[in-house]
Amino acid sequence: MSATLTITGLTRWYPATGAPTLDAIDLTVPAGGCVALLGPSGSGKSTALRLVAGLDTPDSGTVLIDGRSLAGIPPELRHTVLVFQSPRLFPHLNVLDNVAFPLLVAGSPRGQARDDAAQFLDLVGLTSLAHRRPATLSGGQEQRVALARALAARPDVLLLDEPFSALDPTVRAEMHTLLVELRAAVEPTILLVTHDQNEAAVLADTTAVLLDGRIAQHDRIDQLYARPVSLAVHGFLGGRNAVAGRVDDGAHHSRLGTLELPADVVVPRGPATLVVRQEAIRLVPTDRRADLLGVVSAVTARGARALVEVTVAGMSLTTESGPGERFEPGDRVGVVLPLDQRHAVPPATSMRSGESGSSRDVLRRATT
Ligand SMILES: Nc1ncnc2c1ncn2[C@@H]1O[C@H](COP(=O)(O)OP(=O)(O)OP(=O)(O)O)[C@@H](O)[C@H]1O
Repeated sequence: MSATLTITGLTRWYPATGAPTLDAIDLTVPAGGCVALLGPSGSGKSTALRLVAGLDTPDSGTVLIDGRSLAGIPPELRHTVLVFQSPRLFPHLNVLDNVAFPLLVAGSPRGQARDDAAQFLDLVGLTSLAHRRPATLSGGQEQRVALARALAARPDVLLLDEPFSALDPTVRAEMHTLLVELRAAVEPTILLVTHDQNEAAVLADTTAVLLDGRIAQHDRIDQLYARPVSLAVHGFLGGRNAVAGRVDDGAHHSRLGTLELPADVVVPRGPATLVVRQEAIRLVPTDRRADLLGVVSAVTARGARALVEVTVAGMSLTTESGPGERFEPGDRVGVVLPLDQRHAVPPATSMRSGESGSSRDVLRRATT
């Protein structure tokens, strides 16, 4: 039942806005794959889903399913199903009949539709609630029914618009587990809209970062963290360290000194910003081998871990302490920047060489 979704040059420009909401988006979701469209509020994520579902019309560009253009095809004939943040169940139908509804609409006899629906209810673990009305369900249960109903329609492409964002963290985690199981069992093609990078990491094969109506980068989430294409992507994903400098001979040169770059980081010689994720940096005693020496300037608790600010050569780097590690302001520390975690972004997205300031200042300037 799954198919390949291909989006090319998709553009939507609402008359009231000064710039396109979506600006020539290209995106492919392979059959049976799950791609997350991750972006801040207002970046155009829901607009993209609506265009695929046929609820809105692009100004240009195409949406193809298995190579067939959906231009001019109304929503109900596209073989796509959109699941929203609110489950939108039919209140007057019980759970089983909610799930059976798309099968009846497609022409299945009632008995057959209910038998089929029962199987999808079983998949989402709600067989025992088949005869309950939606009003008697919890938010998580309602969303399970919505997923069962969506899958029962056997769509070519399942479109999920922040489906779990209204649920509390525990239920959301359960829904993530469920969706992983559903993916394994039914292999739907999924385009998932989310602003939650952890959700993208758990659910999607790859993640497309949508910034200002454009796909800034589409890759595996670990690559987005370790090898962002720009400071904007690095900052959007919560990266805190960006150090202005220059790249020359495979190394980055800045106030921190000369730091070798991994061989796969190919940046032309010239101005470039070094980026290293805070969780990739290790702090060690000063008598151990380290790349830099610094002094802890602030420690902020973050659950089991803490954010540790370290001043190095007049610059502030943010790091994360590991479980059981304790640091106090004033501690002298060695700073290890593992070679494979170092990255540099090119000048189009970085500040001018020689400018100074804390790494956070650099990020702020680069992303505003
Ligand atoms: N029908 C419309 N008419 C005019 N502007 C619109 C319309 N639909 C969306 N927009 C504008 O397009 C931009 C993107 O909206 P969209 O809902 O796609 O963003 P989003 O990334 O899904 O945001 P959120 O995460 O907050 O839901 C917003 O500035 C919004 O106001």
